[in-house]
Amino acid sequence: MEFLGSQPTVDLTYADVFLVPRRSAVTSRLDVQLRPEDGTPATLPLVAANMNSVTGPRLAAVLARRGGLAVLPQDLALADTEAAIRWVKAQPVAVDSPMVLPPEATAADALRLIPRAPGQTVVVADRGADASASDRVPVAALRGILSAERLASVPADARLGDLLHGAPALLELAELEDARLAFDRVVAATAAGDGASGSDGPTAADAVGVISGEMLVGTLSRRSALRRTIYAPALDRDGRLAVAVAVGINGDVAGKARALAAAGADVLVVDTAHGHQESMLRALRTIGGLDLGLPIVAGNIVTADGVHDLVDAGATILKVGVGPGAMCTTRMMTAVGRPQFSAVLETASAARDLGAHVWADGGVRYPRDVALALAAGAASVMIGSWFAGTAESPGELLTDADGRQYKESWGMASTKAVQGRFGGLDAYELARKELFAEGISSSKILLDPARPGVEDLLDMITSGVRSSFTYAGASSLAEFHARARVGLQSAAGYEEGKALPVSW
Ligand SMILES: NC(=O)C1=CN([C@@H]2O[C@H](COP(=O)(O)OP(=O)(O)OC[C@H]3O[C@@H](n4cnc5c(N)ncnc54)[C@H](OP(=O)(O)O)[C@@H]3O)[C@@H](O)[C@H]2O)C=CC1
Ligand SMILES: Nc1nc2c(ncn2[C@@H]2O[C@H](COP(=O)(O)O)[C@@H](O)[C@H]2O)c(=O)[nH]1
Ligand SMILES: [K+]
Repeated sequence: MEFLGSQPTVDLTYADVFLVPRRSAVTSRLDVQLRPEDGTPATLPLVAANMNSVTGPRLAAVLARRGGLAVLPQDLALADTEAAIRWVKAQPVAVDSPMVLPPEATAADALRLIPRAPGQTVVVADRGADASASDRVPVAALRGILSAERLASVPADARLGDLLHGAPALLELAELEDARLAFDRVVAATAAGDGASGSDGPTAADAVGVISGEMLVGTLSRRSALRRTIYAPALDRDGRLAVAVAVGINGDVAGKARALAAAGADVLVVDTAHGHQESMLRALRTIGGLDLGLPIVAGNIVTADGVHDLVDAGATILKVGVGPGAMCTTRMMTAVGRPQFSAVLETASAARDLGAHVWADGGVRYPRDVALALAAGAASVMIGSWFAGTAESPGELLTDADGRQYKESWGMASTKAVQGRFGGLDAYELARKELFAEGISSSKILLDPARPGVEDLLDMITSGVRSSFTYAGASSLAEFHARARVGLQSAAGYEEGKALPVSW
């Protein structure tokens, strides 16, 4: 990356800078390769943050299916984390996980799980003898598939079983191997339902059920079929969806790291607020000594010194960012941190010299911020709050007084998170921990009605970033790092770039 003009002497954040277009030989945005090449199985440079309000197994599976990575938070009990990893690994790669409800459930029950948006569906199936294994559906138990649009058009207390008319469209998993042909098959199979899509078409949804032998494997909507032609999944050695897991720096670090690796974690993220501290270096050396053969991410840091020490202790990827996060009060509480663009620029350059990589963590609100983090040298970009406001994040889908759908989010260093994390301690120890809150405990993150799912956000972010690459004349991340030319702008310059929803 180079600056337009002389190298600035103050630290900068994303809003301070812009990318300058340059002569390009890349003729199509679809020719751009976004793979981070950081030693992880990711094929997209996007990571979901290890926050309880952001990453759970559902979001992790959806993100990995499109090539990103999600980091399960360190606050979960080990048994719950192991169960979450097992669940992700059991999900289908080529088709969507079915969202299964019994015929007695109501439209309101379904709309608490999925947003009212195209491509979102629920599968209606009779409960088996083992009601807990509800996402393992024998074809014989399958009653139908309902779209979110259809569910939103009926009374909230309508029973799903009463809304089904005719059998759902089904395709065999083996017929869908070729992504391009699969798209045509889904369109053909769902076309029969068009025009009757509210009521009695055979599908009443723009998705098909996908079966293998006697079992339902998942569903495939037209939109998912299209995405399969554009994205490549992030997979482990056995061809299952990949997932990362966070580990703290205190307690039995070795035991936890070993257990997570044995459970199938593909990347370990050793995470604490102040990553450049002795306890972190000790934890990294301990994990390094286990020879797990996994990429080890460590942070958070914002300096080249931090890079040297953490790489020396065994990290292969550095998590960079102190204070830019939307839930984060660290800068206002402590004055500590660093404007994120400069933090990424300095650490990425230091990491490159050591053969290591950087994940830019926090403060991303627009696709442009992702492009700028990559231009500064990041291999991947970590997103928290933005992904919290999606159907797939772990929180309950709530509706406010104006009818807008939202989810609650909170910081991992907030009083709420500290109470959850240290709830097992005695009252004195918990009270001492609560003194140091550095995050907000409750925030309302609205779902974008046009992009309510995490894949909708991926579509928007990756299309913006693909376009950034071609403006810079780059067809890969390495070329983008080399060719990006960055200028400084005033607050008025930043403001000029925004669209105007109403006239002036
Ligand atoms: N990126 C960011 O800007 C920040 C991110 N976070 C996130 O919040 C989560 C919780 O992290 P964390 O608060 O570190 O809790 P952890 O449970 O990871 O523990 C942190 C450990 O480091 C010690 N410590 C020493 N100095 C500090 C310091 N200045 N800040 C925090 N701990 C310190 C603590 O001891 P003692 O409690 O006795 O001081 C404790 O032993 C993590 O996911 C982290 O990434 C939190 C803050 C900032
Ligand atoms: N200082 C704090 N930082 C926090 C807290 N919870 C999370 N985080 C950091 O934010 C990023 C995500 O940033 P976002 O802008 O995308 O939301 C996350 O990965 C952490 O590094 C907190 O309570 N305090
Ligand atoms: K902040």
